[in-house]
Amino acid sequence: MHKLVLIRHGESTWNLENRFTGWTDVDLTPTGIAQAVAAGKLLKAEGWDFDICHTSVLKRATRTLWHVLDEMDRTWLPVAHSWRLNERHYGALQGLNKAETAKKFGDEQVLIWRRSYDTPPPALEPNDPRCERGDRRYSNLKPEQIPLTECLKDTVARVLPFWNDSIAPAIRAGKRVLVSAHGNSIRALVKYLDDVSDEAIVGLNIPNGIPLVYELDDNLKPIRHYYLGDAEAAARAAAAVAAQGKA
Ligand SMILES: O=C(O)[C@@H](CO)OP(=O)(O)O
Repeated sequence: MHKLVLIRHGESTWNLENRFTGWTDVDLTPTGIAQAVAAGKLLKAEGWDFDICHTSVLKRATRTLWHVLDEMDRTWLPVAHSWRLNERHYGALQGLNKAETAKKFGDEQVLIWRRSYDTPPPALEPNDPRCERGDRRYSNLKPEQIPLTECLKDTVARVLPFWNDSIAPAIRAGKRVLVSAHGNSIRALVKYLDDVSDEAIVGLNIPNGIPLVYELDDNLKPIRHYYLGDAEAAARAAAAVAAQGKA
């Protein structure tokens, strides 16, 4: 049996301000740092160890990983960054307050933009100052690979090659893998791993800073998954994420 650990970054400044974030590169809040530190302590106390770590090119996930590794005395582990683990691109909603957007467009519309499988939020214009196409960290990509918006289906399509080319081969080779990523890039992985239906994925929310363990068989099919620590606290934190998009 293989074990894979996924962790969503700790609370970010825009989580605290309840703004749509996507590819905007905001940092952790003090609470977010404390969540990452607590996750590292928990992993260490429970005897977890890793051989390789994967994260996005965004600092909230990277810094979460650093705090976890620091607590585990594993800052020397190899860390690979990929844009494919970035948060789902939130298009023209990036920067807007979620509750105010729900007041303006209704809870139902915001739920569709936040959680539907195949309806993307309105797209950014390529000349919008928020567009990431001029950002040096993406200079190895073709401009059209840098999204102007994404629905979860689009995110699954760009996360899966990374799963197939990097994460799955490492797990098959017996490596213990830790992935520090984002609410919707983790939802994309969970949708694929657990074969969650397009309808059921709408109800799935990932809490900040709580390690999510996947036990996988030899074919990398999930046997079971669970949050480390207090399961009820994890469920409450997931419900709080769901409520962020309400007026
Ligand atoms: O704003 C975002 O990028 C994500 C994660 O913080 O939010 P949501 O939970 O609304 O998809």
